Amino acid sequence: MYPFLKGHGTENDFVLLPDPDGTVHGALSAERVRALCDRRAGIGGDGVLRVIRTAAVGEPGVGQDAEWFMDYRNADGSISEMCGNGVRVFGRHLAQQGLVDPATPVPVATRAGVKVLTFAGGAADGEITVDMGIAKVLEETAVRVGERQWSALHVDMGNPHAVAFVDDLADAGPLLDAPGHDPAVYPAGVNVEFVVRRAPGHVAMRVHERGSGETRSCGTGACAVMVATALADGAARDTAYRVDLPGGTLRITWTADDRILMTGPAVVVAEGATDL
Ligand SMILES: N[C@@H](CCC[C@H](N)C(=O)O)C(=O)O
Repeated sequence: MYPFLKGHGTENDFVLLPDPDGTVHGALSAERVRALCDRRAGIGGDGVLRVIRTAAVGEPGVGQDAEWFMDYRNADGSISEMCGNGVRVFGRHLAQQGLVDPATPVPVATRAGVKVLTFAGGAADGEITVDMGIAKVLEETAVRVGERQWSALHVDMGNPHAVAFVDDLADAGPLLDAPGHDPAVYPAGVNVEFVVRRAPGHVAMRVHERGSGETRSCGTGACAVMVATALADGAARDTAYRVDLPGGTLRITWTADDRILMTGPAVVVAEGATDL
């Protein structure tokens, strides 16, 4: 049996696998990730977060600038560079276990570089702000659902996003399949966000995540949406937006020095042991 925890950030939910020294799990196969994330036969989740020290990772490109590494997998077993909701849940777990000090900024290594977490009030249960780094705004492209097509902006938050403004969030339908996209723009697939404006500085979105399907929230997606909206509003940098998702609300700030900060909740709801 292996220890696990279950947590979520704005209802983007994860199975956490503590493996501090890399001795519990060895290589985490795609098959095991799928079994853990299965909502009927497994624990259920949009993804898996393996909690491992950088010193134990042994993966090219993972530096040792942070003590802890978020080894993130999508529910289908594929690897992604980064998960914005996941890194808050990861930080919550570390703080609650006394593995980091929430009174000081907490660096976490990811495949998209080191992200620094700040806990409100320096408390282990405080709301968490993540410095998500610099957004890369790339080309205009298009996404499709059935017969419908929308223009979309390619925003890279360490992982790839296509942000499409729609008239109504219902326009994309039930999103059972991945929206169509240009494989030349996104050779490794894409996370697709559909956005509507609610008020100045306030948007709402749905997301279809690469490797997980439609989810209740996506942190990197919310950042990509904020960047696309701020640019469309001519309000880029030194500005903040509220982003509503089916599973909750995130606050995204684009700082004067070009960094994207994401603030939101993170909760660990259960822990146990599994032989999956
Ligand atoms: N839900 C995440 C993003 C997870 C990775 C994504 N599905 C991908 O493949 O890039 C978030 O909160 O950012």
